[in-house]
Amino acid sequence: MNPALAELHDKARAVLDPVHYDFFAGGVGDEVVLAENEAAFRSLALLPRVLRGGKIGTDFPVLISPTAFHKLAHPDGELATARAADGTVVVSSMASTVPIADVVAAATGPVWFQLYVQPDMAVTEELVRRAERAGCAALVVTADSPVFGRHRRDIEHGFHDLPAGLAAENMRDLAGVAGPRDIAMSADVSWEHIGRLRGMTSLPVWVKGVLHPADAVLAVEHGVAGIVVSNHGGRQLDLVPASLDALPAVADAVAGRVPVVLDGGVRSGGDIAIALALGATAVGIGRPVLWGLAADGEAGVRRVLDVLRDEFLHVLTMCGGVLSRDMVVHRGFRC
Ligand SMILES: Cc1cc2nc3c(=O)[nH]c(=O)nc-3n(C[C@H](O)[C@H](O)[C@H](O)COP(=O)(O)O)c2cc1C
Ligand SMILES: CCCCC(=O)C(=O)O
Repeated sequence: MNPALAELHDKARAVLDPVHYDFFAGGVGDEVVLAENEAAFRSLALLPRVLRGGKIGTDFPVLISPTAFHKLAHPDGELATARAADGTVVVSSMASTVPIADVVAAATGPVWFQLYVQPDMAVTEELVRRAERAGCAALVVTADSPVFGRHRRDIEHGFHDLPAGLAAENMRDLAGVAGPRDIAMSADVSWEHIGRLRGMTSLPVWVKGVLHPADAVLAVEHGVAGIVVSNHGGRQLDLVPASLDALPAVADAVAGRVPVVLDGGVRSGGDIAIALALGATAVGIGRPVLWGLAADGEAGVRRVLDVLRDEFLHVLTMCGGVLSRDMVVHRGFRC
């Protein structure tokens, strides 16, 4: 992990209520996948190309992945995250503790709305309209959650409700129900719903939580604007591969037809470079943003992005400005 990010993590752990820290840090089951997401990057090495000359790009291929309940991390919550993004795409969780319209108003760059399709399609449609009215630039449908993951640490702490005064603000006053309603996860959600969403809105529709290449093909066939290869940061099923390990097959199946974002375990500029070399168009950052937010609010999130940007561009320059799959090898590999 980048040392500045490690420092923010340590500070976050020191200031957060331990129950909330565990909600952010934890994963499902034995947390095998949680650990593997980071370990997968460390098992790989880069073979740089040298003496290529020419100009190195300055694009920063990073999005802020959607994470719930930012006010548990800092009183400014999602507003601080949105301000800090400074042009980086913010994928705002449907379970945000600030309404989506306020998140968009605080951001200077694009905000995308993460959606759990609600089994009551009237509720889903109202959420889509809220995202549209707020000025969101895309919808990101999370597909890996037919049920909530069983997060061991939350179960041990008995943590299932937000403290008084905090709520999932996007869920307030929907389809005739006053006050916030619970977010439902449903195994009934199918590819057909992607079609219905596309019929409902002109916003681009992404799908997040794809691991199987056949699902990536289905996603393209259903007209998605992009795919997020993700195992939800090791929070849904503790039997899946590290998201990085699932990336190459998905990238091959998609074959450049839509962008492919990878999230899970990205903790340094070098990790971003490895993901890009293995076929990602960009990466999403989950927990490091929460650590920055908890440690130092807006400034902490800015620091996370600045550190990753600086380190990524440094690594990219070291690699001759190009990243391709032939440049990634397993550690211990002999030329
Ligand atoms: C505390 C927490 C809350 C999350 N909430 C959501 C959410 O509301 N919607 C969603 O699609 N993904 C959610 N995720 C998953 C993230 O979008 C992302 O896939 C994951 O955090 C990436 O892994 P990383 O934390 O290792 O960077 C959450 C993750 C964490 C850690
Ligand atoms: C309804 C909240 C969903 C949060 C989430 O997705 C997670 O904790 O991983």
